[in-house]
Amino acid sequence: GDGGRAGAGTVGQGIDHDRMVNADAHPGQWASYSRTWDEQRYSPLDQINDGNAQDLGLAWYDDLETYRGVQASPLVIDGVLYNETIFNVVTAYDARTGRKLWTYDPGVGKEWAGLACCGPSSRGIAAWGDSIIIGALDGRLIAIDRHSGKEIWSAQTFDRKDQYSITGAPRVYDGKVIIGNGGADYGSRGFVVAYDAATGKRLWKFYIVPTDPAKGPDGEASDSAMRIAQPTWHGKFWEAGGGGNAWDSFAYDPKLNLVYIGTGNGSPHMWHFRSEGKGDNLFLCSIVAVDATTGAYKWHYQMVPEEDWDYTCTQPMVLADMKIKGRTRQVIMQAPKNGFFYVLDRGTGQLISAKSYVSVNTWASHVDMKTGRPAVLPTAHNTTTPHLMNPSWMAAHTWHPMSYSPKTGLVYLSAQEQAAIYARAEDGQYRYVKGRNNTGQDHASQPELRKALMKEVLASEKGYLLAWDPVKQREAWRVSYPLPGSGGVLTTAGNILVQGTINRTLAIYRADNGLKLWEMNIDQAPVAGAITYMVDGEQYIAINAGWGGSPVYNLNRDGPFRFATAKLMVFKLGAKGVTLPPMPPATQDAYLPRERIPADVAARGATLYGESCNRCHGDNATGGIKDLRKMNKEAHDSFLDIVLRGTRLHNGMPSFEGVLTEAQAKDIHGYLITRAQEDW
Ligand SMILES: O=C(O)c1cc(C(=O)O)c2c(n1)C(=O)C(=O)c1cc(C(=O)O)[nH]c1-2
Repeated sequence: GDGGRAGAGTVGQGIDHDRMVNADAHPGQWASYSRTWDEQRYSPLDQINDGNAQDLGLAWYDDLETYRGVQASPLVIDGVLYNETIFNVVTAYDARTGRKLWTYDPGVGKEWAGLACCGPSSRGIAAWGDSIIIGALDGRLIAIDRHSGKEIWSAQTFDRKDQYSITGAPRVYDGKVIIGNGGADYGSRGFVVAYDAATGKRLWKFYIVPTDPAKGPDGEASDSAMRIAQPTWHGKFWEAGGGGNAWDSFAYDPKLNLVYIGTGNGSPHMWHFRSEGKGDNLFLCSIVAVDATTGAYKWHYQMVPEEDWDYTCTQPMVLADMKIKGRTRQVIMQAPKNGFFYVLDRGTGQLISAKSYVSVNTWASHVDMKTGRPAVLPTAHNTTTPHLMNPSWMAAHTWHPMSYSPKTGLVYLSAQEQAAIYARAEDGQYRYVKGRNNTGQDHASQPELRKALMKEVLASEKGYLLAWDPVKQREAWRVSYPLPGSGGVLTTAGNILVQGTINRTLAIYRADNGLKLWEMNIDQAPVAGAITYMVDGEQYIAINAGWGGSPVYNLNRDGPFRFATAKLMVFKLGAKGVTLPPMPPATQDAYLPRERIPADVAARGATLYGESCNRCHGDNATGGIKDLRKMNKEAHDSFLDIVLRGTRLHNGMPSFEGVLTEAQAKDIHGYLITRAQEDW
């Protein structure tokens, strides 16, 4: 193995094709988001295993000093651990001891949090040669020297005037840096770009959705694909960008030389407003395969035609070779937001199988094997009457890393059943606003019906760790949790599975049967995926432990606000003596204003809340990163300063100046007071 040593004088050869393709010859390293280009998030290390996991202890930790969700997977190369926290600050540590070697802060403006629907998170960094590559929230790709932390090159991937942000981890495939962006919710046209990792030169660009045909071809790698996509769109869809943003997931097959792009939802969300309720709207919620060298279109498979629900197919894609009906197939697997588990041939995009992995699916009864299309239920498309969808925009499974163990043949993911109320606005009531969450939804009509539906939402919430057999397309086993919101998954050759849980623990299960081997209270519910590495003959498990983003549940929904700051935590066998600081006390100063709020104010506030606040603070103001029904007196008194003048920017709460007027912010405040009075 490459149990390299940290520190001076140990410059490695750098990450190259051989180190990635023959990653199992370097079991100690974790040099890409999911370790390998196939995104299996499986490690061949087995020193920590099903026979000794109970001896794990905390080896070291670092306080990341934020309450926001830290979503990154660290990298480990030659004994150095590289970690990224919110706003893309990267720190290099001695992977054995946690000693800090350097920190690089790209100086991302805190206001960029306003264009990240679910928080200023980053899911990680990439490595190539002797550099670390950052995809910054403000759209920069930045290469830094991994030995010194000094900048090598920087390139801006989108126009900073537009409604984009980067939250996903870049990948480097044979020297080409691949990155997409978020922004489908704010009015943007999704695209993916490739840059030369050595020089920062742009190589190709692939648009995911078409634009105004009067403009002619883009002159980009996606032109042939846009000829296929254009006839599937109607009306003036380009005004709100169209969306499709690839904000998280990629995979790469070096033999086929194909890059797989998982694409996102439409902008605005409502199909009726986006495309006159007509057409499949390619390539929303699809997997698109492109040539890695040129970016040219190769094939696509659309999971969600007629996208109408903020369903994304940006969820992790995992490549594996497996025996199906007697034949070894090269597959690509995905469990996107819509609740179906898909197995496709990754050479051709042909559907091999698809099965729902959640117990309720109000979207489609099945996927037709002849046409490859979902049998969408007649009740699924949105009308002006509020109805429940499950899965919802909060997803049956979202970006949380999925793992495939070639040893068990099973796929593991954090599954959830979390319904939401949908209704489209009346005709004439929706208008595109740059920078606002452009859903086209109505959040206020028929309040009595909504209250009844909300009860059903709360009664039906479920979260569980799901082990899925992709060949038989059926559940192997599950571990149920009291609520949605547990994290990503790692498996290893030691027959262990590592997951952060909503019970504020890190847990280890047997990968073959789900039996719990070890669990430790860590005062935090990690949403990120764990990694594992080996240095000097010792195996470690590392995870960023911080809770936030989607699912928009609240760790404190039924009590006062209480949780620990996010931490990078590292575990090994037999570690003793390192303990976490005591949990901060709960805040007890929630304040209930008594004023009566007129119904029309609350109704206007409800819609504005749905467009600008619910991604972080929960549908119906029932949770999220901070429960706004439990604001203290000071927050109520300074509400307009917080919302419009950015006085809590340092916490990651953006300013909505220019997006909301003062009157609109007051309506939102009125709505929140109503919600506090209802639920106090
Ligand atoms: O359409 C987009 O551009 C976009 C971006 C992001 C993001 O960048 O985090 C998310 C989503 N959509 C999304 O639909 C979603 O459910 C989601 C959850 C999270 C998260 O951080 O937990 N991000 C995003």
